[in-house]
Amino acid sequence: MEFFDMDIQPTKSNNNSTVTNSLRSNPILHVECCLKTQSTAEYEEIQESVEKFLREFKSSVLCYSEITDFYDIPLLGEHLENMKVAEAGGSSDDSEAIYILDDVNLDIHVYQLEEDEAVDEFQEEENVLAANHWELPSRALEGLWDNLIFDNNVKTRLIEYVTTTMLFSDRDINPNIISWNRVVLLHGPPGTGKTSLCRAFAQKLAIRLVERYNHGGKLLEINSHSLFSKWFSESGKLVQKLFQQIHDIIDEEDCFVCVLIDEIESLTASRKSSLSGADPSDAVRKNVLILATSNITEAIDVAFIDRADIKQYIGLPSQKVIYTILSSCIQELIRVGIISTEETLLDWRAAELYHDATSNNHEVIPSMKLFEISKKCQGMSGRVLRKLPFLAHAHFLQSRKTTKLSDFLDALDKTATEESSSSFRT
Ligand SMILES: Nc1ncnc2c1ncn2[C@@H]1O[C@H](COP(=O)(O)OP(=O)(O)OP(=O)(O)O)[C@@H](O)[C@H]1O
Repeated sequence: MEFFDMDIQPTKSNNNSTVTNSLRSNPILHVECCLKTQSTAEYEEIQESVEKFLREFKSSVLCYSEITDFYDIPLLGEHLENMKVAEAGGSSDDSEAIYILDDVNLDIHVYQLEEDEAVDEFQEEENVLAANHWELPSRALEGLWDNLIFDNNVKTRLIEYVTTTMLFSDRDINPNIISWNRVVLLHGPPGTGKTSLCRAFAQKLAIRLVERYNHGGKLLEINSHSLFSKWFSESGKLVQKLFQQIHDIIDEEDCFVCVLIDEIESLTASRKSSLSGADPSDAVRKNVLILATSNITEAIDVAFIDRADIKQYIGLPSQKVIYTILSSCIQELIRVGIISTEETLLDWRAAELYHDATSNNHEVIPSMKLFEISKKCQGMSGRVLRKLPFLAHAHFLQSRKTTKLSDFLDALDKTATEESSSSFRT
């Protein structure tokens, strides 16, 4: 078997980022290794073998890339489902960096996915779906983190937040001197990926914290909309019961728990009338992180906003993000054979450089066509963008099982024009 230093497949979010990489070095590089479901291998044994493999056969790796040439190593080939290079600790934007392995410390995270879907938690008497609950890391959430694309370093910032939280807890910092609440609030327009980011973050943490918590991780997703709809906002009892359940889960096991409260505004607005003594942040213990989302920050209880350590605005995607999201959708259609093409799309940075350096022939080059479409899509949310390729096919290409890239881009362009003139687009 031959090993190539740079034989790495970019993951979905960074498909074409090979030309414009910069060389950097960094102290800690995270590598995530997913064990096959049936594997009973010891995590430490796999960690050692992965480290040995990387150090022996590679001199450098690309951040956010998948390593695929480990299958011939007996232990790894038998037990590993995949191996990914994730971000480097302490780096603010490393999406296209190459790391020299001699210059980094490797932090190898071995994990196994839970196959079960989310379990619904009903409030019996009222028969309302009050929460659902995932065992982490979950198969259903695999890949979500990589497919969420943001302009600023939101994802890195979240990871750094938890790293600091862990360090401060480990060092037993006196909370009366320095305080932090383990509460994160993501707010912004609908459909911009807030809920998905919370779920993906919980999954990420479960992978990273595998060695700290014997019973793994859980994500408890509270359906505040159904709980606090007009009718239920009368019922403080229901809320009390739900938070009692959260306390029970947190108390009973040595596990890491993320509590996701979507649309926190409905909760905090009714807090005064119905929640006496059952503030969600009461649930905050050492092993708990509260992740809250909101579409309208103004309506949120000021006391809650004050408690959030991170208040992160998630806005509508920029042209760069739009281009990257649409490009990832096109890659997926190429993967399944609906688009047939020999051409490759440039990554954003290369597309932007090309666009600025040339002034004609833009329409015939796929990346330039996509560049123009992404300009047209400004103002649309990530949710709308991820639907556009489907609508393009349904409206303009429905009879075709396979289509040329240029035809697909024409259809996408028409769909973008239609959507951008529609008033119902979030
Ligand atoms: N920045 C993004 N990158 C990739 N996909 C995105 C992005 N933003 C939204 N999406 C996609 O849009 C869909 C909706 O996202 P999500 O429900 O997380 O948004 P939200 O902000 O929580 O919306 P709401 O406030 O309406 O609940 C998801 O399938 C997600 O994959």
